[in-house]
Amino acid sequence: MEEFTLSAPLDVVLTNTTAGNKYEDYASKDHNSFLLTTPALKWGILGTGRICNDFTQALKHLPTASVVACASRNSLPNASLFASKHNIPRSYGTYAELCNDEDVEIIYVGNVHLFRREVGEMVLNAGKHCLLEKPMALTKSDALYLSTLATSKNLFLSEGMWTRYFPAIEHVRALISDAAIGDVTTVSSDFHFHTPDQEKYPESPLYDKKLAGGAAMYLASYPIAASLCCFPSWPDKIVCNGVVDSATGIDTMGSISLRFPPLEGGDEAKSRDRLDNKGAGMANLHFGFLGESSEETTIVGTGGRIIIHTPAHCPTSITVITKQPGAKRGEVEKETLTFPLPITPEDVKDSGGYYYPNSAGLAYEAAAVARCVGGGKIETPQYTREEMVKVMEIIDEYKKQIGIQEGYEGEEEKEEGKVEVKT
Ligand SMILES: NC(=O)C1=CN([C@@H]2O[C@H](COP(=O)(O)OP(=O)(O)OC[C@H]3O[C@@H](n4cnc5c(N)ncnc54)[C@H](OP(=O)(O)O)[C@@H]3O)[C@@H](O)[C@H]2O)C=CC1
Ligand SMILES: O=C1OC[C@@H](O)[C@H](O)[C@H]1O
Repeated sequence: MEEFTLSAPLDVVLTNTTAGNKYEDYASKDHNSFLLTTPALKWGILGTGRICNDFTQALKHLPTASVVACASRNSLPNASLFASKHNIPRSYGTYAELCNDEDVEIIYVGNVHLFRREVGEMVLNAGKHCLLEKPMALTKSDALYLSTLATSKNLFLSEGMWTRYFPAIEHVRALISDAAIGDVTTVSSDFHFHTPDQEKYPESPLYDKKLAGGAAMYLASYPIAASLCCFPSWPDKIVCNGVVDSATGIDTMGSISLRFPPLEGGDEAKSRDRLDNKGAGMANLHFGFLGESSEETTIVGTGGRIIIHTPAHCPTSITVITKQPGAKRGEVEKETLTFPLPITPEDVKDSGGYYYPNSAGLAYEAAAVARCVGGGKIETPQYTREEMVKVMEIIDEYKKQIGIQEGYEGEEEKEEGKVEVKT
């Protein structure tokens, strides 16, 4: 198996191509070396749970990142404990105090889903850049609202779709855009794991409908996002199925089938003697809390396929299978590439390591965010605002089709994307 480190983060490539560099200029660089040269950024951590632990640990891979404060929603002792574990100078017993800390430049939000809009609004209105854990909102309407608010204030806002920043995924996207597997035709992606082994039923927020729990809210954005970046257009048809737990009202598993239309003008351009539907495609995506699935993504094209190996939401290896035009069925070449995670620093080990698999990879996301904020950008090219809003739109449609579309407790009707800017 070849160890592969020959791609660069998309935001770096784009920024430097305009300065005259080419993609190939990065070909000899170890992707992990980009972690060492990110612009300095001062982080605040909102929440003291497991992903906040992992994100804070991952920041220790970036020599120029500092966490200057953290907060718990209502417990100063919890925040102080988190701070002393990670050597963070200040801790607060409310989120508002963190937002008002003058030293903080960007806030990482890692609390339960229900409060995304409220917390996102608080962070942005305090003039801070913001990285919201997935899902970035409960609905498309909330996602648009937060995105519009951030834009109106010229602040960075993104959803923590960390998958997009893994070197393996950056490389897959470069392969797709180079047509290494021809035109993409289908994507399949799954993410199921037996959650009761880790999350006590029914107490955990994962099963709490009022806190916006459920399989789609926790897991669906990964397979959806995995498919969206493979096609040149947005899907024009969405067909969903799901299973709902009668005791809690949350969905325990679901499937989403997306159809992507042929490129505009594709029909006119289509020749009578050739079978092609350029741009047209399908994605079959599923996710759930019950089974132990392979958690793989397979991208199929007219000239081969790419398998993103498990765990596909934070991958370190891929297999590229290519077929020469005109070659016989099954006559293919196969290559497996690995993209090793950065080496865990001693201080991460000393403070208890990571909770979730491959969390060191959160450093790739943090580095891309720091580069984009440092470069005055309000989003990353790896995962645009438009795309994250589209993901929410698809999850909205899924909830509608399986009959769990009703709002969450305390939620009022909101007008799509409308922002009242507070100064
Ligand atoms: N990127 C990734 O790979 C992963 C992302 N996630 C996402 O991260 C988020 C948090 O997940 P995780 O860290 O596993 O969850 P945890 O339960 O470990 O932590 C969640 C935090 O939310 C707050 N919280 C918990 N229960 C409640 C409640 N009943 N009411 C109000 N607030 C509550 C607490 O904040 P406080 O400390 O302030 O009290 C708690 O620390 C979710 O959005 C999840 O989807 C989760 C796992 C992996
Ligand atoms: O975002 C996630 O990715 C990893 C899972 O283990 C976790 O439950 C989920 O929320």
